[in-house]
Amino acid sequence: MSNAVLELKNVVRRFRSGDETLEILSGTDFSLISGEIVALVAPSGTGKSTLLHLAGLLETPTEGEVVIAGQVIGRKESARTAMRRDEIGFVYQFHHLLGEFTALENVMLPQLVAGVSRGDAKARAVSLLERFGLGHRLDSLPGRMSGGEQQRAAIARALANRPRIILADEPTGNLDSGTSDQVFAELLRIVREEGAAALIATHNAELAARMDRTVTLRGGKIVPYELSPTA
Ligand SMILES: Nc1ncnc2c1ncn2[C@@H]1O[C@H](COP(=O)(O)OP(=O)(O)OP(=O)(O)O)[C@@H](O)[C@H]1O
Repeated sequence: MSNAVLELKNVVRRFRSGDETLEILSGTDFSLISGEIVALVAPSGTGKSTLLHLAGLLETPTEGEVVIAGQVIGRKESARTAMRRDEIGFVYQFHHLLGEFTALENVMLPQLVAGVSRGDAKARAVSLLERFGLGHRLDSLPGRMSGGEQQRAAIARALANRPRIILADEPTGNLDSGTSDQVFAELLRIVREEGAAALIATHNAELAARMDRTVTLRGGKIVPYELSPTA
């Protein structure tokens, strides 16, 4: 039996652009195994965000299947939303926090929506925010926080429901390198502690080297990343 938490099977994604059709993913396969952390390193424009959006059920493939925790994901929006809420934590390049809620509330909200009690949601949110160095920011609105603080709160929010799968699109791309290193180390520690799996797009080769394996996109397919002498 496979212990893959996320599988892409022969996934194709095309976009129409004027009269042209762009094929960004060309029948690719991929498996993310429970407990592993995979870096996705590929040049700009090759389809990293497209891939993460498909894996995160934010978009549907043109052809092929996305399988999460052994379940083939169809097109029904209610099922997709429930799966996204319960199993997936998505960290965007830009944070998307809700501006009218405090950092604490932003991290509590997904838990409340999933039916967690207020007390438990608060305890988890405080603990996550503290781990990301935001213990003094619990009651701050995102607009009063620095870009780095907002991004750290967004990472805490993505982890709030103990998702089995973390998908991150350049999660520390807009942080300075010292902060990025720390935040990244904490993110990896939590993912490992909770036995989750993660697929993390990054341009940073040093960060990628800390993960279990690295893949890239070539010709619309996910392939192992190998340093080539001509690269
Ligand atoms: N909704 C869309 N409609 C048309 N084309 C799109 C759409 N989304 C993405 N594309 C195209 O697909 C290609 C891949 O885009 P994508 O954002 O997945 O790349 P990326 O590898 O994440 O790039 P970057 O590292 O710069 O974020 C680009 O050429 C982009 O223009």
